[in-house]
Amino acid sequence: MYTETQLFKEICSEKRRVDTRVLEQVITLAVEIAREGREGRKIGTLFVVGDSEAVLRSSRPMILDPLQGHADEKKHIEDPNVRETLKELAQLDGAFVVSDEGVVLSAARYLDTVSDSLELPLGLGSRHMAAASVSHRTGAVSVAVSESSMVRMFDDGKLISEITPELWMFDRYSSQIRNRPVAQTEEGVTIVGPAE
Ligand SMILES: Nc1ncnc2c1ncn2[C@@H]1O[C@H](COP(=O)(O)OP(=O)(O)OP(=O)(O)O)[C@@H](O)[C@H]1O
Repeated sequence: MYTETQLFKEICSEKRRVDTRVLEQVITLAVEIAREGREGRKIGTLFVVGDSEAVLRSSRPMILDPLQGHADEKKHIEDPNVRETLKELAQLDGAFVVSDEGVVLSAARYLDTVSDSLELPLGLGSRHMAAASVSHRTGAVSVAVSESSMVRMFDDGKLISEITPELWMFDRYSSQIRNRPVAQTEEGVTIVGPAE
């Protein structure tokens, strides 16, 4: 039987350019946001992890940044208060920028997007295009939560994993899930889905 940690290891089996522990924290938060939504409705959001100087250079604030002016030690992704705050701020348009040290530097960023060299599956919109583009132009990895609840990770301009949140959380909700999730890799994309 898989555990969340084993699933995560499968997703990150290839060496990514960002800190694995920070990435795990971000993916877990993304899955929680996808599952829980906010105030009774589904929400989508975007996390960009690592190479934060380059990411900040190639993005703009969409509103006055709610995270600005707070000390870095108060903005760590592992802090439960920060995670709760991010769930609230995820309702805003734009992306969160997370440093390789796990500090959430900025919220509601509009990412410069260049789509011409990207090869993405059809059906993904501008949030996913921005996620792929920033991972192509910088050393960051991005994690997008779709309003349709799917969580997708992009590295080097490519979709590298697709997670169904209900299945990721099976450890905590195992009594409600008949099919144990497995991670399978198809054409370079690791898909966390039900076992056949
Ligand atoms: N360049 C960008 N940088 C940051 N955020 C963006 C960018 N483009 C779009 N978004 C965010 O994505 C949101 C949804 O846009 P859109 O519906 O086109 O994307 P999508 O990929 O279809 O996402 P979803 O699957 O959640 O609908 C926007 O409201 C905005 O918050």
